[in-house]
Amino acid sequence: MSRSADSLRTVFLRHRPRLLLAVLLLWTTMLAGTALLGLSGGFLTAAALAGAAGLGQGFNFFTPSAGIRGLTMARIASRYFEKLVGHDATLRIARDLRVWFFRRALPLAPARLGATRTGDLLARLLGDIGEIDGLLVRAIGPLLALGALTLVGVGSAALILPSAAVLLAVLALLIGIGVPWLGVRGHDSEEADRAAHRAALRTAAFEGLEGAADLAALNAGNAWQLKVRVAAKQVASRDRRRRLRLIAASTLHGVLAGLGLVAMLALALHAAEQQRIAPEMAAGLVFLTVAMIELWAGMGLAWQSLQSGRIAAARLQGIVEQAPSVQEPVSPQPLAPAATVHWDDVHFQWPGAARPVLRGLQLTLAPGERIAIRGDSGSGKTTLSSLLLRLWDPQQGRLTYGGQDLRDVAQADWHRHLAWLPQNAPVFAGSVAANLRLGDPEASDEALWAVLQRVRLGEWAERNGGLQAWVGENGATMSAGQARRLALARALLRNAPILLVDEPTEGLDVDTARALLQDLPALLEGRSLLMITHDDLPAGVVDVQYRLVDGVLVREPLR
Ligand SMILES: Nc1ncnc2c1ncn2[C@@H]1O[C@H](COP(=O)(O)OP(=O)(O)OP(=O)(O)O)[C@@H](O)[C@H]1O
Repeated sequence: MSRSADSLRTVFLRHRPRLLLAVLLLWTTMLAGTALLGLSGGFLTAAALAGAAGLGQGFNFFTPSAGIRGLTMARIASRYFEKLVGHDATLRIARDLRVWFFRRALPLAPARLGATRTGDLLARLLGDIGEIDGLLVRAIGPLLALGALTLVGVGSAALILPSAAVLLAVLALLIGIGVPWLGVRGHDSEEADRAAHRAALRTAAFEGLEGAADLAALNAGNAWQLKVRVAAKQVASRDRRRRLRLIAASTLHGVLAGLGLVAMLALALHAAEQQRIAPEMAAGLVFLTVAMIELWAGMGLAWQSLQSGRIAAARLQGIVEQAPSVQEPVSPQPLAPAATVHWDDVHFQWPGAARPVLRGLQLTLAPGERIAIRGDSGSGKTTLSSLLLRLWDPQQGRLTYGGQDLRDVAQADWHRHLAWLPQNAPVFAGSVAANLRLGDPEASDEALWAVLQRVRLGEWAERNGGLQAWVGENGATMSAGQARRLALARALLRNAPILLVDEPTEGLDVDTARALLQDLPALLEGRSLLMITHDDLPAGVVDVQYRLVDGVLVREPLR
């Protein structure tokens, strides 16, 4: 799908019929309410006048009261359906917005999304999407319905008394547009600042909870709480400023509304006095003005919601509109099932870095071959694996698979050839089976048991409730070695010809690490292995070992 065809706007446009219906129903509800007030006012005035003049007998009581009953029923029905349709549309938009965000953001992970803090991403996903998904009921619906209703109101007033229509139009401009506009004008940067502080609060809270154990160990919990409190205060002060703006706008609205109503009263009474309009029509005009003023009171909030929605949309676009770190080829080439990977004179420099990490690196990984890459911290081992995962392309040189440049291959196709056990591979809160099926969603229970036996977790799983055994957050109910084995089992289930493992023994004790490394060759079953490690490897784990020094690989003797 092209980017323009998948913009935020299209998420709303996809629900156009429902949106229009919701606006129409809202408009009907407002119209019925306004007409009800105008008709009741006119009717009561006419009844009072007829009574005073002793004309009660001939007074037409039934037509207006039938109209009032009809309008009341119409208002109840349209309000019911307006809520039904409006909330239905809102929930559909809320769903589609999240899907839209994930669909656009996930291809940017991890290369681009990695640059944004998780808490900030979470804030955008929750706070910003929340600002946008309610736009229909909070802003778009009321603004459109009020705009249309104002036209009808002014048109109706024109039929009764043209000068009253002019006054109503002026009030609409002043109260309906001018006052709410004053409330939001020039406050875009304040709104953006408010959104940024809300994100900062979520980020601080999220990161503190994530690192709660470390904070407790370092006795830094109080400092973190202070940071969260400061962030919360900053959000509160911005929320207060926003409320104050709304209150100021409401006050101005009230003053102008009072003046406008007095002006309309004077105008209508004067016209009735001069017998240019009937007295009940004069009352109708005044009540119409009351109803319109009351409805315009919602404009301030609607404008503010529209403004925060716009800013939230820009924040979401800021994430999803980042250029992907690699380009998909226009006509992707097919890949051989198992072939040799070749890093051919690869140069790579991270964006913004002063110096290149890889400088003319050469490496060949043949089918079934096992290679270890060692090197000092920061020498570029993970960078080398990022290029194999094609999260980035080299600025010079190329990576090939069976002679095919990886730039000419669809990324998804290439990823099917890779199984990856990243550094500190996560174990997700859930069952053993759910964790394993991330590797192969179609895997049968038998296949899961087989892979558990192969990584020596079979007994542990049997003792702990089988495939449905619950593993806590980050594998909290498992030892570090078991968690790593579970992640390895997940990678093996992918059944890809190349297994890339990054520091598989990081954080494990010496015996556990050695046992895992010694088990690895047998688990490969013919796959190629590229292992990034700091360890001195036991004999027989790999065929070749290199050290990454100054951006190139130097072969090292095996033990
Ligand atoms: N996403 C990134 N953006 C910018 N620079 C990066 C990024 N990732 C790594 N680098 C830089 O590239 C260099 C190599 O980092 P890399 O992670 O590849 O080293 P490493 O050998 O895997 O280190 P370690 O053994 O500590 O994991 C470092 O100087 C690092 O700061």
